[in-house]
Amino acid sequence: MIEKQLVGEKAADYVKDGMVVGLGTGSTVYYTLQALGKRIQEGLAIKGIPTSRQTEELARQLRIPLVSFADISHIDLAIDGADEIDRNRALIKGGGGALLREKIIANASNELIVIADSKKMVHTLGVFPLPIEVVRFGWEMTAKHIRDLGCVPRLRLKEDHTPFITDNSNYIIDAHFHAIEDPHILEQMLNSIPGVVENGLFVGMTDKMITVKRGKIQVL
Ligand SMILES: O=C[C@H](O)[C@H](O)[C@H](O)COP(=O)(O)O
Repeated sequence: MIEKQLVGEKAADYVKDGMVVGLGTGSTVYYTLQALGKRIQEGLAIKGIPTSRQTEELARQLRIPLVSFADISHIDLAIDGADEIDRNRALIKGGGGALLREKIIANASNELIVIADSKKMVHTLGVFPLPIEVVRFGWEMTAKHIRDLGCVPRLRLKEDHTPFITDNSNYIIDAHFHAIEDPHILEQMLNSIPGVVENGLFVGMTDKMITVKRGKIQVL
């Protein structure tokens, strides 16, 4: 079994009857959703709140009942992937462009379980370019302010070379910092730039991490 499947399926074990569950985005959470879909067919009663249109679509296919924020008072548990995880469990997220909804849902959840294969574990964040969601208006100026923080910013493009548009109708700038020594400070600095909607640094949010070490599942 591939590592993503191992950790994705393991995370589904933490979902209990009656929970409102934040459903993350990406190829690792894909396996969590498959496992949840199966358990729901067997009688598990949960409600899911998706972090992206892609996850919403998959959850519907798997007959996972969905709710919106208007219908709930809290989220019990969110399960999501990551692009990089450092030694303090700070994360870079947003490789799939879903970081804004992911952060809103992680922040609203009583618990966040992060699932990741062993390749995502790093000492210092930053080899993976940091995704930053920005409004389209004046994005060139916003990118200049981001560059002033010491990175090379690139507008994310699709295969057809047109800009990638998020579920919230914004652009993504991928910022190559190479080494992010203080993710907390950088998160704050980026979010204080007018035009930045949110960035993919998730600091102090991880409650549980499920990964693989030497072929074995590790729950940290
Ligand atoms: O926007 C995407 C999300 O932050 C994903 O959780 C992250 O990119 C990890 O995705 P994957 O599990 O496909 O590596």
